[in-house]
Amino acid sequence: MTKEQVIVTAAQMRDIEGRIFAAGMPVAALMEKVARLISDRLQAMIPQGQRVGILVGPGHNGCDALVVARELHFRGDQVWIYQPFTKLKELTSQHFQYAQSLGIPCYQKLEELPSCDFLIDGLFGFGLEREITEPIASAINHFNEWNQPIFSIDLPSGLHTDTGEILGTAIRANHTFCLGLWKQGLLQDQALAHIGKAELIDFDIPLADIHAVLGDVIKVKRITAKTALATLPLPRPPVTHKYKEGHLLLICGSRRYAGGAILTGLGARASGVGMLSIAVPESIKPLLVSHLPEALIIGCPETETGAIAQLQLPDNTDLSSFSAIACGPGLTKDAMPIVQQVIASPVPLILDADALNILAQLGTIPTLQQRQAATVLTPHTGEFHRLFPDLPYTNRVNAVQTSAEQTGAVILLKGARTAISNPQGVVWINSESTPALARGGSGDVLTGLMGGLLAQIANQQTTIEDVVATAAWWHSQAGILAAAERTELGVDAFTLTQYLIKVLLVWNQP
Ligand SMILES: NC(=O)C1=CN([C@@H]2O[C@H](COP(=O)(O)OP(=O)(O)OC[C@H]3O[C@@H](n4cnc5c(N)ncnc54)[C@H](O)[C@@H]3O)[C@@H](O)[C@H]2O)[C@@H](O)CC1
Ligand SMILES: [K+]
Repeated sequence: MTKEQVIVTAAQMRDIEGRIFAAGMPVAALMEKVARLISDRLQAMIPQGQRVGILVGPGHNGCDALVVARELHFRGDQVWIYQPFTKLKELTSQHFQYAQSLGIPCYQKLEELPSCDFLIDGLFGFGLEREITEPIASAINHFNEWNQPIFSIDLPSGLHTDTGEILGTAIRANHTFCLGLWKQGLLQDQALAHIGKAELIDFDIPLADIHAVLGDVIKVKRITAKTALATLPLPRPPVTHKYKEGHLLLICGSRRYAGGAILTGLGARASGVGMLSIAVPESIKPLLVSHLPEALIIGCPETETGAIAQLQLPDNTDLSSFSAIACGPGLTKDAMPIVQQVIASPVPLILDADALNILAQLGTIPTLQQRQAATVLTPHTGEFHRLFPDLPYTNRVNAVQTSAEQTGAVILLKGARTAISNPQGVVWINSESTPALARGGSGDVLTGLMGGLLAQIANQQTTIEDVVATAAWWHSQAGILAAAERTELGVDAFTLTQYLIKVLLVWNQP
């Protein structure tokens, strides 16, 4: 476990901080250390001699900002301070007094503020506990309208540390220096527009204190490149054969949605899976053969509407002969019997797209209780609401945790920051992605990729949730790479499939 992986709530951060202070670290010394680290980063990013406005709140977030103000002042920047509060915490008050003694201009009224080139936001950190009211709310809105880059300390002031909700209003930062450990709110979709680029400032929190507060098993963690790459089936053993490298059955497509089946197949292809079988309605079989010549395409009898009516596997094959099954993209809702059949099978199973809508119709929780093998559900927000209409959703991390606990499945809740939970409530968050992936077909690629990985890893020690997290990371990294080369508009789902292998080349370079 690395600190980059850990995600905490405000209460957990406060407990960790409390242990450090109780062990003898002076509060003021920690403040100096943290603020010096922030100053160093700022000095690397802001040219010397700039006009810098520092927004100071009443607590220790404001205290950080005051130490930064002092450091920038001494290196020759033209610093001013906006501090509109009447009551400050003691240490904050001392630093404010010292800043004034240095002759740094301090203002309480918005109207008096001179212009500046950069703003540093130290109004509130994880101590924000209620909605921001006037006059601070107006001040924040005002700063958001200035067109100066804003650097937020710990988190943009106004965001709820755990849920990422906007408490009245919030600073829209260009850059956020998250202090010590990642705060959960920074990894929630609703906060993203306020965070800008986020970076972790590591101030040497002892691992023992993290474990003392969070336990041995960290319950909410970030997916990192290191953890994702460690789960990939690379390198392959020198002696192997195609069936040893997994046999994936994809069940997807309809006359209406043939493209979804192709994209799912291309995603699976990139996973390197040993054998790929794809069950589709008979009428689209030739199309699939032409796109995926290496796959065994199984043409199935179809309904009048062009959905798969019945799974017709080759002789001597039944569902239990596959290492994993992925079912759903492009199926249409007419394929209900097929979904029921795969749910009854004893094989690791991914359900996506129409299979999720069918599952919702069947009744999510009672239906999944029949499952003997592992199940993965990959809903987007709309599908999640259909699957779990009664679950509160303000906190996506809690929502995905509860859904996994209730169903015994691994749930991947799609979003700008995809969250994955196993049935024990351990959550992985994919912390890097790109809006370029918000496009039809992108989810089909993920399902195929994940299915292919699951099939290869099904017999090994790796847990299903590690596979799911790795697939999510790989998929979004491909999006990031493709967007860097082709812009965020250039990442159609087919193009995305072409970038999956490139991700491995980039990340495996020494
Ligand atoms: N946890 C740690 O290990 C460290 C924390 N530091 C800093 O300390 C911060 C937390 O400090 P605090 O606990 O003092 O909290 P904050 O500085 O986030 O703010 C708390 C203060 O704001 C007031 N307040 C809360 N909500 C308000 C609202 N809606 N309107 C007006 N006032 C409101 C509170 O009464 C309190 O005085 C972190 O975010 C970080 O910046 C770092 O400097 C040092 C290391
Ligand atoms: K802040």
